[in-house]
Amino acid sequence: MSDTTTPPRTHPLVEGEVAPGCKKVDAIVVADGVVRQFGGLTAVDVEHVEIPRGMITALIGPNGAGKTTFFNLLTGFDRPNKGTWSFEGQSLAHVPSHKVARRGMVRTFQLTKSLGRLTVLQNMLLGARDQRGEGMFAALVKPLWKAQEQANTERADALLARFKLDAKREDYAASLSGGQRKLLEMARALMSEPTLVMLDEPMAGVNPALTQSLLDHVKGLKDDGMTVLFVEHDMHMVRHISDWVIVMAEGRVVAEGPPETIMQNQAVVDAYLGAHHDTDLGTLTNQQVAQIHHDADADVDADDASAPTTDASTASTTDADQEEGRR
Ligand SMILES: Nc1ncnc2c1ncn2[C@@H]1O[C@H](COP(=O)(O)OP(=O)(O)OP(=O)(O)O)[C@@H](O)[C@H]1O
Repeated sequence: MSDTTTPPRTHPLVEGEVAPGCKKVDAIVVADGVVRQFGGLTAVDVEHVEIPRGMITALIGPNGAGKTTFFNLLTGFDRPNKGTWSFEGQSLAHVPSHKVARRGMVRTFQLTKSLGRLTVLQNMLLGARDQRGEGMFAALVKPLWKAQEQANTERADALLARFKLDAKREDYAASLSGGQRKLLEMARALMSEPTLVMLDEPMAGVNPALTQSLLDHVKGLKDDGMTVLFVEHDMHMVRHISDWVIVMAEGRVVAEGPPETIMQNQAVVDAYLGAHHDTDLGTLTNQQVAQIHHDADADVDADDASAPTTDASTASTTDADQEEGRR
């Protein structure tokens, strides 16, 4: 039986055939055999994955698929049971998070309570790298850290202007709306002049009125030559700004490809979206995505793939965001 919906098997970003774990023409991150277990649970079991340089890659999958854990491992915030990975051709296994950031790989963090008690500018300065005043000797030599403090403040101010947060410079970060917090997280990550920016759910808690501006800022990172890897449940964002999509389920990479192909993949469409094409990706259960893997292996007829029922899951917006949307 001929299948007219079969996606192309090649892609300019890929060497050879497009398939889970495929080799990229120019990879900035390469991970091999990365396993992380919590007790009896295997949260991450990535055999091989490569992130294309200079592109925007979305890492998607149902709740509990292992996306955040994989982020934590790559950036040195967690240790795997086994596995190796490299960034710009250099191994990053066993490298602590602050050194990972110095090498140019940064990730955003949700604005925690304690960071909320700092001003927007103070948050930005925390993101600067190689702060000379932190060394014991340098701390005693005022001109050394004074010049750097000034350079960092100038960089922070330029970034705050770019992200339209300059008017909030002296405000407590806790007073920002959900959307502004996301912008601050992104701006803070840029303080260390990274090559690869990893965004953890950049759309979570953001008022729909602000999503376009956020998308534009993420695209701006790519325009400036950075590579972006983001975890996201928001289908709109995945569809509209990513060059490449990697699908995880039960800790493994089960599919990857350009967004248009991933969205057309009948098994993925059935499993993720069912009849409701605007359904949040996070509503898929692990079993349903595991089915994608199984179906792809078995090459079953698309008719056999049954559309799943979905759990209700709605993104929340903060009070500040509602307020901002009204302004
Ligand atoms: N510190 C931990 N201790 C025990 N189990 C953990 C820990 N961190 C994560 N897990 C488990 O590992 C699995 C993967 O979790 P993870 O948060 O990485 O998934 P995710 O894909 O990011 O999910 P979500 O989309 O909901 O954020 C889950 O079953 C989770 O409960």
